[in-house]
Amino acid sequence: LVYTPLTSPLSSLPGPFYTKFTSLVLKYHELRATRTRYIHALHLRYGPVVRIAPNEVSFASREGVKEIYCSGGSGYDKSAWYDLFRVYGRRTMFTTLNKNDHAQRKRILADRYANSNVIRQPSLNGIVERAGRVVKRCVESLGGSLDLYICESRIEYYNEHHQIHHEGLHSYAYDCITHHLFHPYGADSLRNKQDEEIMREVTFDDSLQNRQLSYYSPTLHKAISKILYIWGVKPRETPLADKFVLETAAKTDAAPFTLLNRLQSVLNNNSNEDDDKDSKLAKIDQLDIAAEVLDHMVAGIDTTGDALCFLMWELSQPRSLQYQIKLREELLSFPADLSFDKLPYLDAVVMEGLRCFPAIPMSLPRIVPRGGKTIDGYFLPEGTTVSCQAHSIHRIDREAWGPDPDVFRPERWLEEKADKEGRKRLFFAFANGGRGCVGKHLALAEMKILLREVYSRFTTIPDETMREEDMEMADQLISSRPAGLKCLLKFEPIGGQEVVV
Ligand code: HEM
Repeated sequence: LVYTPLTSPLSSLPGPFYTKFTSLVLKYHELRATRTRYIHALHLRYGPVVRIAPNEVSFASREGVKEIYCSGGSGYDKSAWYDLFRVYGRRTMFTTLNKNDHAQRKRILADRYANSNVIRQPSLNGIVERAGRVVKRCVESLGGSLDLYICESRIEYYNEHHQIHHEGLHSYAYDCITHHLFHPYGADSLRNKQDEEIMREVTFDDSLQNRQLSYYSPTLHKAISKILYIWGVKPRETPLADKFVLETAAKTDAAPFTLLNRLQSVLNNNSNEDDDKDSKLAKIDQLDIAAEVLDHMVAGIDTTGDALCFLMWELSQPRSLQYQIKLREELLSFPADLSFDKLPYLDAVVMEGLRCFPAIPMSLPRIVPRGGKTIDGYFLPEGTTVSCQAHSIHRIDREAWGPDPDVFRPERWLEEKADKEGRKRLFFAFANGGRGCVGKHLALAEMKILLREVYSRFTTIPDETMREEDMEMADQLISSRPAGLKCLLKFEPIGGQEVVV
């Protein structure tokens, strides 16, 4: 935790004085779930390159993103921090540190997430059906409020004036991702209590401090783990989800568009894809399949669920009513059967939502390779931890984002082509390069279809009991969630009409 500053080639980098000696301040913010905001404050003060710990540097520039995440295709290797996410003791695509091993795994499964596969009818119909179930939940909540986030306990509470119904978005994301992974064995947590239990188990994670400690000090963690448990600082346990995934991953007859179908054919070496050398060479077993699909299942719930939750919250604010109206006008002016990805204002709303509230706003750490590298004008020795965080990449560069980077304004994605292109190049919600989000097209389809189904039927406004602080960003291990662990909205049918589901 304490370092000698004299020998470090990083001493000339901008940053607070204490970062030359210690990483304690950074770790304090990690444990308090405020790392992302702390680093952003340092960028605002010191500029796009800032030293955040003796051996760690954060970049908030296009040059930083290009070099760290895109050089040579997929950028630098991941840091050992990703070991925290290993599943069943196996390395998945996400937790593979080395880029060559990663590329091999990615080649065998990326096609299941290609846009062409996502927008095929059997895959897309599943999303549309599930969005219809969320609309039903909205209808059921009329006269009361709907909590779009998940509560620790889902016991519904009522008073005589007000009913609070629970949830739609994380269940929606869970049902959609399991459809894409396992159909016909996907979950139906929007209607089925047992499935909903599993969804909540994997979504509601309070193991941040426990996992940070186990990473930074395994010995101390081991020594005090029993005391920590009594204080409620617990490891993550997901027995229901494990059972579901281990059983489902063994099915050999999942639909052709699913990831499970692809992995099973690789396991049995009977892939039909032409010239499929990678799958013939790949050595995976049944536990690798279970680990990979569990990873994708978890990656697809909080991300899409939280991104939608923050975006719908913002759209519901009086300051954003104008955007809600424009969105509705667009949705109602196009034929209902027009593809969800042909609607420019909907696209702008989603892009702006992901810019302002990226579900993974925090640093994605990578390691400077052998021989060291010069990034954004600074030489960094091999082994230095470097990263960018979407929260800052989406705000610091005022030339790209304009004078109002903190303001939600979908129009910025419809401005002059050159500006829009520049912004798209900086957009980092799904990261960038060969290790960027493989589920991006699926996530965008889920978000756009849900927003289309909801905002062509309802106006949304915040419940009076909600406070701004409830929706402040609170870091988790990799994603962020609303600090108040709730997001209560009211749904009002457009023009007071009866809602057709
Ligand atoms: C709005 C929704 C989503 C956002 C904002 C998002 C964001 C990201 C980001 C930033 C990364 C890079 C992480 C890193 O480098 O540490 C990532 C990776 C990944 N995402 Fe997503 N994601 C979303 C939805 C999904 C969905 C629906 C899936 C479904 C499978 C998914 C699966 C993955 C996987 C497997 C990786 C690892 C990719 C690799 O290492 O090659 N994500 N995502």
